Amino acid sequence: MKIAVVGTGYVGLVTGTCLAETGNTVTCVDINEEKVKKLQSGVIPIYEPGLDILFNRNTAQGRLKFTTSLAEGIEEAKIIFLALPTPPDEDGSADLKYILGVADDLGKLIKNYVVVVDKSTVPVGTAEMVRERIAKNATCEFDVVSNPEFLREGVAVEDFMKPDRIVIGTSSEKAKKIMEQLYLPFVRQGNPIIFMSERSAEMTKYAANAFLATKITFMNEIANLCEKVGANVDDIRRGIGADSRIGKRFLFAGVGYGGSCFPKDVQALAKTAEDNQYDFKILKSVMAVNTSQKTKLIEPLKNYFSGNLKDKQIAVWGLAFKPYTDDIREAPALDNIRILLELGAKVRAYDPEAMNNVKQLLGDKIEYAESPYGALLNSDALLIMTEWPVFRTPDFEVVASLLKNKAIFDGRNLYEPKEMQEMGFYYVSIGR
Ligand SMILES: NC(=O)c1ccc[n+]([C@@H]2O[C@H](COP(=O)([O-])OP(=O)(O)OC[C@H]3O[C@@H](n4cnc5c(N)ncnc54)[C@H](O)[C@@H]3O)[C@@H](O)[C@H]2O)c1
Ligand SMILES: O=c1ccn([C@@H]2O[C@H](COP(=O)(O)OP(=O)(O)O[C@H]3O[C@H](CO)[C@@H](O)[C@H](O)[C@H]3O)[C@@H](O)[C@H]2O)c(=O)[nH]1
Repeated sequence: MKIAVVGTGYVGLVTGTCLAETGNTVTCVDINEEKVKKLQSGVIPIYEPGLDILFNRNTAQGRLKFTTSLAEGIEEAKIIFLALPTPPDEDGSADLKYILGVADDLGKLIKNYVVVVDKSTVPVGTAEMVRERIAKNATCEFDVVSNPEFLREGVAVEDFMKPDRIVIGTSSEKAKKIMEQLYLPFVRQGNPIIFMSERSAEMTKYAANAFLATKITFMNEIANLCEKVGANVDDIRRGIGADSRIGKRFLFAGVGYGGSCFPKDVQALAKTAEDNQYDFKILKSVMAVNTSQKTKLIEPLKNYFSGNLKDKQIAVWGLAFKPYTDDIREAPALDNIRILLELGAKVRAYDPEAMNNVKQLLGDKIEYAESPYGALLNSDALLIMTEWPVFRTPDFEVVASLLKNKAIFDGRNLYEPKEMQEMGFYYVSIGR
């Protein structure tokens, strides 16, 4: 099938590549000329494990192409995916200007029946708005379908190729058949398609992200209480995770959730509730708890240095919002670094993939090390923000010899408190 993907960011690139892998001919469109040039010359602009193999295979076989021209990209396409940004507007709602702008253009360009698919995370009612905007200019039939994406960065290829489920919102039988055919290779591997209305599909995406953000936040609150009552959140996680009704995943306490999705989507769902005169109390608490959780270790760090961090050098391990990505959007590390700098401290950081992105943002406001141990040189204490595997089993003798103080503030619970104590470290983690 001939497919167009408009927006070649994280989701567009993974969607386009994976759909080419299942035998479709895909053209990805992006207005960012530099990005398209890179992609055309075989350079993938994001770090995503495993994507390169599929990308190289499908570009070499001519099934995956890139262009800046919307008209060229959608030519003869049977399906047009919209994988465009939906960043928070000033009031927290999802900004639909990219999606609706492209919908206006599509109306003028489509010549034959086509299915337009919202892959972006969009508020309830967006499919109807997209339909109206296309219809204003269109001279042929078309359908608009909601097909939210559930992939996680770092395991995006696996999530796309082996999804827990594919959600398709449509009221059109014709579009339903086309989408079913597109996803047949996935269905044959046992991945279910769940059909529903456009509105329900849009809501499903927000409900999934808000639920997971709530699950994490609940564990962060349990962790905070554990600290007060002398319990260990790791034990609680194992204890409740063994109950299949609760499940083992997304129960890790830490320095809050970040990334390009949970923060903005929880906020957008709260705004939808507000716009519909519904007081969504849990979401408000989730946002408030997460904000304070992100910089929770600053207080104990300050206390360790008797309330004064001026001229102290803090080593920071991990800048990405989670491991296996170079994405720093809403990363807890950035909030902590901002406060440390405000308090007069110096920061020396290391991250396996995200340092270039941080350099673009912070420049020489902080120092960048070439290795985890390099970050410890002349540092007064270590702050851990991301659970990259390289941080999990360091040589603690080397750590102790490089740090000026044997003090570690661990936002990801990487080490055993008892062992750290036995080795003579001052060790603060979350909920233990
Ligand atoms: N990143 C994720 O893990 C993830 C997962 C599931 C869903 N989503 C949702 O998918 C959507 C896209 O997210 P993303 O992370 O891929 O965004 P992104 O910001 O990485 O990429 C968006 C791309 O769209 C391009 N673009 C902007 N306007 C354009 C236009 N008029 N024509 C063509 N291209 C245009 C940009 O240049 C950019 O390359 C969002 O709604 C997001 O919430 C993201
Ligand atoms: O037990 C956990 C699990 C995750 N996190 C944090 O939660 C955030 C989000 O993690 P994750 O969900 O793995 O990353 P994303 O790539 O942002 O993926 C989420 O957001 C995407 C965009 O909507 C969805 O498609 C995915 O299904 C959804 O998991 C990160 O800061 C993690 O550190 C925790 O603190 N504890």
